Amino acid sequence: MADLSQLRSEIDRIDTQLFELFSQRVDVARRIGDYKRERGLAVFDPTRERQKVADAGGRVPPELSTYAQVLMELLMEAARSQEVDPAAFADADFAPIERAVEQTPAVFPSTAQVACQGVEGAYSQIAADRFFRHPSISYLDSFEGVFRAVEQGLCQYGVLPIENSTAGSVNKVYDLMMEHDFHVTRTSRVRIDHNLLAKPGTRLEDVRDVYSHEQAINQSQAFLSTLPNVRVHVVENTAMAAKRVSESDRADVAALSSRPCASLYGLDVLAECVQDRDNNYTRFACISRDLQIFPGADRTSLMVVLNHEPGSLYKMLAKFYALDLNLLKLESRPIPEREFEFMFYFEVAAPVASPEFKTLMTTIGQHCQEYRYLGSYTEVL
Ligand SMILES: O=C(O)C(=O)C[C@]1(C(=O)O)C=C[C@@H](O)C=C1
Repeated sequence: MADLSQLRSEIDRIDTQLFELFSQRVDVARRIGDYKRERGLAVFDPTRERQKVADAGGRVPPELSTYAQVLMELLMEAARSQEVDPAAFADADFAPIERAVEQTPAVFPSTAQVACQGVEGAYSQIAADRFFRHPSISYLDSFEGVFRAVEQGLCQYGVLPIENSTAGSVNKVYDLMMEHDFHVTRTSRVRIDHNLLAKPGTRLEDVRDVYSHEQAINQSQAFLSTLPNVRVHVVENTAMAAKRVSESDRADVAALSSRPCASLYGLDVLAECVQDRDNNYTRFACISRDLQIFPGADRTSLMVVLNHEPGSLYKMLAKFYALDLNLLKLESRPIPEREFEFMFYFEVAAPVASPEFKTLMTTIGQHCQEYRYLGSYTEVL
C-alpha cells in the first residue's frame, strides 16, 4: 500500500490541475461577460445553469452526484462574479451608502424627538436614555405607532426591542419591518430585571392577579410558579402593568415591571429580580427615516427575499463566508400573502470602510430576489 506522503503528492498534483483549469474556466467566463455586455445580454442564464447542474450530477458515481452539483454551482457563481462589470453595480447600489457616510454628522445627537412604545418607565425608555443623553420621548401605544411616527417624520428616531436573550426575537417588530421604511442607526443591549411591584401594604401572599407584558411573563416562569392561586394577565407592556396596578382600587394585584416603575408609580417592590435567568438582556434598535451612517459603523443589517429554490440560503451564507464576514444574527419570517416565502434578516459584522463590505453591497443583488439595506451602525454599551 502506498504511504500517506505518496498519496498526498497525488492529491496535490490533481489539485494543481483542478485550479489551473478553474482559472482557465474563469478566463473564458470573463470573455463571455464581454460578449454579453456588448450585446446587452443578462449575465445570469438560469436555463443553461440548470442544464449544467443536471449534467454535473450525471458525470460522477451516484454517491458523489450532490457534491458534483454543488461544485458546479460554485464554479458558475465564481464565473458570474467575474462576468459582471463591478463599476456598473457600484454606481447604482453603493452611491447612497457613500453619500450617507459623507453627509451624516460626525457625532450621534445627544438630544432628539424619540418615539417609544409604552408609557414612562418602559424598557424602551431605558434604551432611549442609553442612545441619547437628553431624549424628548413621545410614547405610543404600539410598535406600529413607533414605525409610523418615524416614517412620517413626527419623530426623528424610534426605539424598538428586537430580541431578548431568554425569549428570543420580538416577532411582531420583525413582521412590521417588512411593512415600513426605516433605517437602523444604533443598537444596544439593555439588562432586564423584572420586579414584582404592588401598592404599599400589599403582601406577597395577598397577590391574586399579576399583570405584565408577555415576554416578561415568559421570562419569569419559575418565580410565578411559586405564587399559589395567582392568575397572570398579559398587557401591552411592563410599565402599563405598573400603572394599572397603581390605579387599581384592589390590594391583591401586582405587576412585573422595571425597577424605575416602582418610584414612578408609587409602588413597593415585593420581590426583586425575579427573571429566570440572571443574564437577561433585550436588544433595542434605534431607527431613523433617512439613512444615517455614523463614524465607526461596523455592523450591517439587511432584509433579503431569497429565490424559492434549494440552496439559496446556503449560497447567501457562502457569500458571507467567502468575504470573511461574521454573521451576527439570522432571523426568518413568513411573508404575508406569499405562500412559503420568507424574509431573511441578516446582521453581519462589516466595517463600512472595508473592501469586503463594498463587495457585499455591490454583489448581493445577484444572490437574491429582493433585498433592502437597513443600515450600518455600532452597538452601544
Ligand atoms: O454560459 C454562459 O452564458 C456563462 O455565462 C457561463 C456560466 C458558467 O459558468 O457556466 C455562467 C453564468 C451563466 O448563468 C451560465 C453559465
